[in-house]
Amino acid sequence: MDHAAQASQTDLMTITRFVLNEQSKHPEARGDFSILLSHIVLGCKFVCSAVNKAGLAKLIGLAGETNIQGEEQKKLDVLSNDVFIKALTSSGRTCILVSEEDEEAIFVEPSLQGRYIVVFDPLDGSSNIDCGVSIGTIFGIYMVKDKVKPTLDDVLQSGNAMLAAGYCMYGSSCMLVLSTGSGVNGFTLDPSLGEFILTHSDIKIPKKGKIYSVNEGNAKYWDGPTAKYVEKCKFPKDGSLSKSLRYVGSMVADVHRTLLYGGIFLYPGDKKSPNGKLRVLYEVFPMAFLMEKAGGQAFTGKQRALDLVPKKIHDRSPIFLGSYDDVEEVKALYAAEEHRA
Ligand SMILES: O=P(O)(O)OC[C@H]1O[C@](O)(COP(=O)(O)O)[C@@H](O)[C@@H]1O
Ligand SMILES: [Mg+2]
Ligand SMILES: [Mg+2]
Repeated sequence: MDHAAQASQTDLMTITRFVLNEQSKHPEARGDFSILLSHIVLGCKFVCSAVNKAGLAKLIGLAGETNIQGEEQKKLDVLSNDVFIKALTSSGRTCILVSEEDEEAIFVEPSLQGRYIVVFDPLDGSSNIDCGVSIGTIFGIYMVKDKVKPTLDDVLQSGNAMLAAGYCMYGSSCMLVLSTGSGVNGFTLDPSLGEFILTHSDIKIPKKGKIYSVNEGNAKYWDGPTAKYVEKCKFPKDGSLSKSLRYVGSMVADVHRTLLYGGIFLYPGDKKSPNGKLRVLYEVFPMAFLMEKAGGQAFTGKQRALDLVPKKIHDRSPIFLGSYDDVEEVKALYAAEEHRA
């Protein structure tokens, strides 16, 4: 067993040491990626602290602005967006940033430019802020093709080009879940130390789960395969037990539970919104990346989610992700529908 593996089994592994251990597996690495991750971690700690103090600091409430998706922005959305933009640009390792809260991609000024592109949802689940329910941050990292001339084409790549992805959940504890390409690891923030400590190493999603997670309020608009799948969850005909329904309404929290307990999370397209609600670059891709790295699947109703190539930075897509076998069932229902058509 090498030194890093031994250390991870015997003592506390901070996220910093974990990332440096990963870096040491790539002798050619110059540390840029580790520095970028450390700035993302800093952003997460900052937002976590703001979320914890939100009620006290009277941060809760509308900022009186509307974002480009036509949704009301909360003060915490604005704050989190500012925090991540500052943390990422000051890392000196990014060249393009795409945030849910900004209509246009942000091109980092040349003096601070690096090789990485970060796509992010600074505050996910914002409808849950006012009632103190778990919310989060989602991010994905790409590398630019030509550092001297970063263009939007570098951003509009398929999810297969993603190098790393993760989310931070601001819940009963603050947890950062990260994959840098091999395996998925979860770190819990010890608030007294201000350090993320490895608590969930090499997360694997159960092959099949007992929970489905969807906004059933949209059921009247669903297409045939989605409706059939949810019906199967509730009234299985093969003698298996019905699945339980859990739906927080924060993607980070719903996906986190799905990752740890197994099951499926669905935000389908429907008659009202054929492309669903969730955004490809900074919601669908990072979560699909993590699911696959943990042994699960992510499907759009038509194709493997990571094979999508967005045309615009805020494109949306239906998404079905989670345990391998559960997503397989959804895929079979969509394939049967296509066969009938
Ligand atoms: O309220 P709905 O329609 O079920 O939507 C819930 C979904 O919307 C989201 O809140 C959208 O994310 P934002 O809060 O970042 O806009 C997801 O977190 C969640 O999965
Ligand atoms: Mg979101
Ligand atoms: Mg958001």
